[in-house]
Amino acid sequence: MAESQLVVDIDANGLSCSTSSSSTFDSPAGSKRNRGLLVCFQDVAYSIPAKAGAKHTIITGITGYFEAGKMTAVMGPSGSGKTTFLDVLAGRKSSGSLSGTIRYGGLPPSRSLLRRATGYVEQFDTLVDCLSCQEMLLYTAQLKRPRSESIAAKQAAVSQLLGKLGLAGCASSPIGNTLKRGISGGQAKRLNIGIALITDPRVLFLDEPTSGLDSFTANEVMRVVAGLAADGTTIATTIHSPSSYCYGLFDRLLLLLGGKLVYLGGAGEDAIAYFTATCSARQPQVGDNLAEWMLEAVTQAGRDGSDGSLAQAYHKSQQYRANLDQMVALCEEQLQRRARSATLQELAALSAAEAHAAAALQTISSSSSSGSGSGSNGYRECGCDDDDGRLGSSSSCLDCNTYVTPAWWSLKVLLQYRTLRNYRTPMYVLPRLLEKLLFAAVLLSLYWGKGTDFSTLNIPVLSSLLFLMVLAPICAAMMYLPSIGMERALYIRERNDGLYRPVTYLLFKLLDELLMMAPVTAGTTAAVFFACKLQGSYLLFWLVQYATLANGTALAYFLASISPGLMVAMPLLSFVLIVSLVCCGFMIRVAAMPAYWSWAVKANVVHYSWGALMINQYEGHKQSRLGSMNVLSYFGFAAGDAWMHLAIVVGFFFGWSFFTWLALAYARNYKR
Ligand SMILES: Nc1ncnc2c1ncn2[C@@H]1O[C@H](COP(=O)(O)OP(=O)(O)OP(=O)(O)O)[C@@H](O)[C@H]1O
Repeated sequence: MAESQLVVDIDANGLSCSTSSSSTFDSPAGSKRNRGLLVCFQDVAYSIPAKAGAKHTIITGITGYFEAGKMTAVMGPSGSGKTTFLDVLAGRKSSGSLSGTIRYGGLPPSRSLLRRATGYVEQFDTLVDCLSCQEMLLYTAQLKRPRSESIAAKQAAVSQLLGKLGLAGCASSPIGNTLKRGISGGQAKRLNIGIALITDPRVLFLDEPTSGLDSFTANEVMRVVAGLAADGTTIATTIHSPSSYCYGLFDRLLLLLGGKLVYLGGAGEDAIAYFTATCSARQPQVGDNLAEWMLEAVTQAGRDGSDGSLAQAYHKSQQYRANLDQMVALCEEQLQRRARSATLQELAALSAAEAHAAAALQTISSSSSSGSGSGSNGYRECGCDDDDGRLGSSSSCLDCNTYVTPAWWSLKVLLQYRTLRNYRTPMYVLPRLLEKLLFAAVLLSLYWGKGTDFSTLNIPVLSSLLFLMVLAPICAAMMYLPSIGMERALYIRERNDGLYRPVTYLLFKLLDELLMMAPVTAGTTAAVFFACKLQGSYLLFWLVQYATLANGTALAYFLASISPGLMVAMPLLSFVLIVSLVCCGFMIRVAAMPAYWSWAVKANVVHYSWGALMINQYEGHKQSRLGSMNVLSYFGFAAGDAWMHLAIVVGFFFGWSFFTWLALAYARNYKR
């Protein structure tokens, strides 16, 4: 961006406005610009609905702060609420109820600020296994950094990040998966951190960044994280059983027990002094791992049921009062700096933002209930859709230094990086291609030249051929089912990162399958149509098969998205397919079915697909009869309706796609 514009920013000094002639992203990851944000939280509580309208409280009454440039370990026994706490602070909870106050740089955060200014490294790796490390970061950069930034600048930022994470040596190595070995676990973990760092975040949350790693690799990963804190980033990380070396990298410790805060303060001597005094813990011995020593003390207290008294002891302690004083001092310092640096115009804008902030605070403290979309759980929306992440003239929000990815751009990047890569991957292409080719070969060997025989004896032969032409594409749905199910964690993470919207992801998934299938089905249906000497329009014949395949894909995606897992989706899909095939009118003709099954004919895409092909074949051949009836009348179809049948099939596809979108956007499976 060459133009000089007003850039509004929240940084460690509070809210500031400046005139800039460069993009918000001009400085590469890790440069001096990377100043952390103070994160304050007061009386934060989170609960989920339990049986009989009750609530299950997971965390409660957590007050404290994460300081810029400091590394805080969030520790506690398993199930104490560490991940939930990070999710709440990072605005990643899309279900349940939360209350309390959360401030970033002194202001309640908007969802867009959280997406832009924070990075979140999830406990489990969520990577696109067919990409290389470099491609994975570039793909994320294309989706998360501004469109106006050149690809060369993004590549430079990615190269710098790869160097910083010690991944330069495996930049071109494929990520791989459990079946196809790629990078190591430690490299995958660092790559995950890289994804969170691609937008140069001010605050970095990490959930168990060392889980599953040997101690050497774990230390290596945590050294990288410590380097980020040294650059000024605010770091909060949950961690289980760190090595002594790793624990020594932390500045501060936040300890949770049973969802309550039992200590926040220095990670070293302060913590030892506090726990020996409060928990009657034994003095640590030479060679003791401090983290294990502390966890042992509080876990035992938790088992004895004294987690409440530990939390109470902390709230009455000198340490707690010191933390509150420090938090207030840091916030006041920010406010003073902000007031000193603001111009009159900025102050006017600032008061508008603070009014907005006050409203958001009210929302957050009134314990809002869930919803996955905008404005839920008390995080305000800044309403900025300025493509360059600058303060738009229509926006009164001061924290909208947020890049909002346009949907078409996200779709283009998804197709460019993932679909094109899939199309170059034999494991993706060959099964799909071979299935279609082999099926066409089987049909040719069975039905060669039979399409011109309109005798009564040949009617079952031709009807079965046309039935198979719709059976195969609808049953291919089984093949697509795992794709959306196995990608669920990746989709949830990328959606939470704000990389794309549910509709963009759905379009990408459908195009990913259907783009390649257009020429493939055009070829295989042409072979069957012409070699079997079928009658009517080839175009209709192909379009019906293609639209049926699209229906199978959309149906599979719908069932995968509403099911908790493949174990449920598989039997559900096979049941829907069996009912569709049995009730399409081929196996039992419609007139012979009990009336109470009529719905299964009307709501059955296979009925319309097969009907379209039957009409296409027989409408010009009225001499073809079964008993006293014309073949079309026998099966309940009318000549001339073939294109209308095709239109209905296309309508079904849009219907399934719409329901899939609803599930991807709102279903519980996609909430945290
Ligand atoms: N959406 C949810 N639905 C039901 N239970 C939940 C939900 N989220 C969290 N919990 C429960 O809340 C408790 C805390 O979970 P959380 O994952 O935050 O703990 P943790 O300290 O990170 O555990 P670990 O160290 O084992 O990862 C657990 O008992 C968990 O089962």
